Amino acid sequence: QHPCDIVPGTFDSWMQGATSIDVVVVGGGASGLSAMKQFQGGKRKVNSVVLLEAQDYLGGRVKTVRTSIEATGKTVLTEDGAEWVHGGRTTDLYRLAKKLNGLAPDTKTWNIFFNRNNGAKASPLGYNIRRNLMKQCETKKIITPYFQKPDKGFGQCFIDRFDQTYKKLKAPAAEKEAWYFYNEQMVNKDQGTDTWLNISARDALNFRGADQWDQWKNGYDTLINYITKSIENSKLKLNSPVCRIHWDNESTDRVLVVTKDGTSYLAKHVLITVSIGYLKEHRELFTPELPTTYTKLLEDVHLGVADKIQLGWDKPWWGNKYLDLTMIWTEKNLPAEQEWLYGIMEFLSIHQYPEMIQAFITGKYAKLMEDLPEETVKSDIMQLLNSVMSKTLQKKGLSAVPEPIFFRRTTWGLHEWSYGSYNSYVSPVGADNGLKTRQPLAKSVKNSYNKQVLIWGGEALSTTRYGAVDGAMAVGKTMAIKIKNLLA
Ligand SMILES: Cc1cc2nc3c(=O)[nH]c(=O)nc-3n(C[C@H](O)[C@H](O)[C@H](O)COP(=O)(O)OP(=O)(O)OC[C@H]3O[C@@H](n4cnc5c(N)ncnc54)[C@H](O)[C@@H]3O)c2cc1C
Repeated sequence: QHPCDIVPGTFDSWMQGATSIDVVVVGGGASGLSAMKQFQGGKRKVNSVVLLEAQDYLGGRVKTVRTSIEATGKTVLTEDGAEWVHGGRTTDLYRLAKKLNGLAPDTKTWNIFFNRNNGAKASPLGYNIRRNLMKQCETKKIITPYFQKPDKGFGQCFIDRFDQTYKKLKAPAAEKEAWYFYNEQMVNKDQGTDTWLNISARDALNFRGADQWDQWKNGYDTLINYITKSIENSKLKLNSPVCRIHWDNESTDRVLVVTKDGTSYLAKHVLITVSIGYLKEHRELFTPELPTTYTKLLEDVHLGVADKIQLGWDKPWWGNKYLDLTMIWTEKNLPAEQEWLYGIMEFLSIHQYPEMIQAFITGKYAKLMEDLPEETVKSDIMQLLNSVMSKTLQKKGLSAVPEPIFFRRTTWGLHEWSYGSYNSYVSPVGADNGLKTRQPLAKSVKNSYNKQVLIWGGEALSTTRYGAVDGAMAVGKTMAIKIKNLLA
């Protein structure tokens, strides 16, 4: 069941009742909103435009949550989606964040732990393997052989170099397998993938600027609110899922766009910024079906799944600083129903709160977690924390981890307007099929009148910044300029 399954009306009634318009933007995330800002600015403004957003808020995968905590009377700010201003210091996003004085100063001091899952100390030497291998596998000379046809997958580079690098680090042999697994999971965490072998080695090399950790001090929605302010309110329609797009019609060279309640528009161009996950899941959005040249491309790119599990207390029980806990799985003896926990590799304090912590979980483990009731996830994760922090609890004279006063987990894989989280990644097969950059995905679709009617937007189209907010913004801006040129 999906909200778009049933739409009142018929093709004829939608045609008759349609509002003529130059542009419809589908989706009000960072990409769609940046396009709208571009339409509203500059010398050649586009006024005949509307943005249709399925949900009741703008921002999409930028989703700041404010929760009032009864026990403390405080409101805490967490991010369900984007959290860091990645992308380097020369992007529009970074410049804007500076201009708005929106960045949180990075003055955190950390209580650092390296623990085995049973609570014993792990050797920090093994930890260095990740940075070491990342450095190697992101070096052009080293990774290039991995994407000579056939593309062997980004993970293969790590697999080939693990043994030798681990030996050089002189890390304990007893932890070797656990650090290997950690390393694999951390690559999967960055990409949102099930397996590091399904990421094209070439595509991974295209990516730029993930090594930056600035945050928004008052929430990522500072960005969304700022962009939205520059857009006329009446042009932004919330709770308006686009359910049908008739893009090649006999009677008109325009596109018929229909929302869930049967409201319709006849547009010269439609800018589609929904996630790749949504596009793959809902091909029936388009009538006629999209050209096979485009659907074939969709087969070769996937949206990763990454979720967050967040817990909070009134004060940090592990010490008085921010928590930085790296854990490795030296004992893998969980019952089948708890195997999702193997996806947890670290707990870190979040945002401005030392007493609030977060774990990422990705790929197949995230999907297992999403299928479980929230209460089960909470009790499983508490069991894990009790085990991995058992020595610290003893030292602090605590019999168990105190009951959290805040708990939240995301379910981006099941999300009916996203079907995933971040990093729309190209598979090795996709790279071999010709997706060497994201350019083919950005090729607009023409109708029988030879008009470029479907224009693609969203993070997935950025070759160097896919999966990130600044990439989504840049694509939105570029596509709006393209549409302005088409309208001129
Ligand atoms: C857990 C998580 C952590 C992340 N961390 C970071 C980070 O630290 N830094 C970073 O830069 N990026 C991060 N990202 C990625 C970043 O959030 C996204 O790349 C970016 O926000 C995508 O923007 P977008 O506009 O392309 O897509 P979206 O934000 O997905 O916007 C698409 C919009 O389309 C709407 N929509 C879908 N279907 C329809 C329909 N049929 N009709 C109308 N509307 C529809 C959706 O509701 C949505 O609002 C993270 C994402 C997640 C989920």
